[in-house]
Amino acid sequence: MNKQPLRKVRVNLEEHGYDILIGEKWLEQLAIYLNFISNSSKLMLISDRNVYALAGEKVLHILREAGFQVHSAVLPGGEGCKNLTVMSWLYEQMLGFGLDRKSTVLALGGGIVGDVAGFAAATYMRGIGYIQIPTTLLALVDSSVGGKTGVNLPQGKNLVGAFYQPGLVFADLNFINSLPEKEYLTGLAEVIKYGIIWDKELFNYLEENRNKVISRDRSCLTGIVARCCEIKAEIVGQDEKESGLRALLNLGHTFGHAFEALTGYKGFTHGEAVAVGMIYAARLAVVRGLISRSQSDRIASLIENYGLPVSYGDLSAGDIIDSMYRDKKTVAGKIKFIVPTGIGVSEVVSDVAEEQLLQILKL
Ligand SMILES: NC(=O)c1ccc[n+]([C@@H]2O[C@H](COP(=O)([O-])OP(=O)(O)OC[C@H]3O[C@@H](n4cnc5c(N)ncnc54)[C@H](O)[C@@H]3O)[C@@H](O)[C@H]2O)c1
Ligand SMILES: O=C(O)C(=O)C[C@@H](O)[C@H](O)[C@H](O)COP(=O)(O)O
Ligand SMILES: [Zn+2]
Repeated sequence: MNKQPLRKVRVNLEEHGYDILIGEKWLEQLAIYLNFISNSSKLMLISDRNVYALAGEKVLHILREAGFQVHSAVLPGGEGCKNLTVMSWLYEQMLGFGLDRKSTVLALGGGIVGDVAGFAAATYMRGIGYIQIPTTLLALVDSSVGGKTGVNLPQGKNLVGAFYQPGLVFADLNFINSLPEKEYLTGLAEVIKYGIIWDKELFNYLEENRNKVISRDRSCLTGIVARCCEIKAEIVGQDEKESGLRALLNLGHTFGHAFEALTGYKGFTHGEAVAVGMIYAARLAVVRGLISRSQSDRIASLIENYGLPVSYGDLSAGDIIDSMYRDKKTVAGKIKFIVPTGIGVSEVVSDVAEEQLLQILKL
């Protein structure tokens, strides 16, 4: 049976535009949608241990049955493997399997696999094709789309990387079934982000349909994933390399990346750190007179009601500020923050004094 995607979202770019195909229980159809890749070119499936155990062999089988030559490389998984040591190991694997400039990488996994495999594709032999097959909610709604690839340094998140777009995002919502609760909530943090920065209706929907969303109701999830992909495609289509608008997708990340780095990438998942960061971004907006206290409280309540953390624990405010100076958005010593200016609207501010930061970090 040839199953069709439930939804299709196009990322319109001058060069390298691509489709996000969202389907359900349709992994078997993957090879059909790889028809733009020559059977003679080698494929490399990159995954992590958990996802490989879940679906790796199945994907290899599907592709081999369709005549592709495919090898696999399995990462240990977790934020701890998003680094240059793992990249270097991956290049060895790619060379060892004889990947050439016509080869294609398939990133089967969450945001970690997607970012690492995407960066490997961006840099191996100066760039080969790759495809995203997202398996976490976070990857479905955010990381598989838009072409941000890269790795962390001990000093900070994603400090080495490239903008490099995939040729296709092949999304199967069925992967959400096996996702642990913590990882599901992590993805919801980025979903909430879209509601705050861009889409008031999405925000209201999340407020009004908490139980359905939490219980992973399928039709509700299809709508959420498609809407988030549409928003991201719209933003990336207007500003692929983050010269302006795209920075809005970083709401909560200036704080969040600092929380992640300061806890050695072990204290928070990415989405959890972003959740806390969004609360602080909203507080910053309040002290700058950009939103009302009640709107900021509404944002914090939504985050809390979805079971996400609301505090950065016992980190020091001074260390957080020092870490934020290393954020990629910091230019000429000015840290940039994305702040909500209402529900569904946001802007960038970059003239925040340290005293103001200390004031809100101590709230
Ligand atoms: N490139 C971007 O635009 C972008 C956007 C957002 C986040 N990110 C990055 O994404 C990373 C976080 O991604 P993540 O939250 O997906 O984490 P992840 O990739 O580590 O996945 C979370 C955990 O879930 C497991 N898993 C994955 N799919 C599963 C499934 N279907 N069933 C059961 N277990 C499964 C993984 O093995 C892992 O243990 C961070 O490094 C973050 O910086 C990138
Ligand atoms: O795609 C984007 O643009 C984003 O900012 C999405 C974020 O959710 C994501 O975490 C991204 O990797 C952060 O970007 P960075 O440039 O701050 O590393
Ligand atoms: Zn993020």
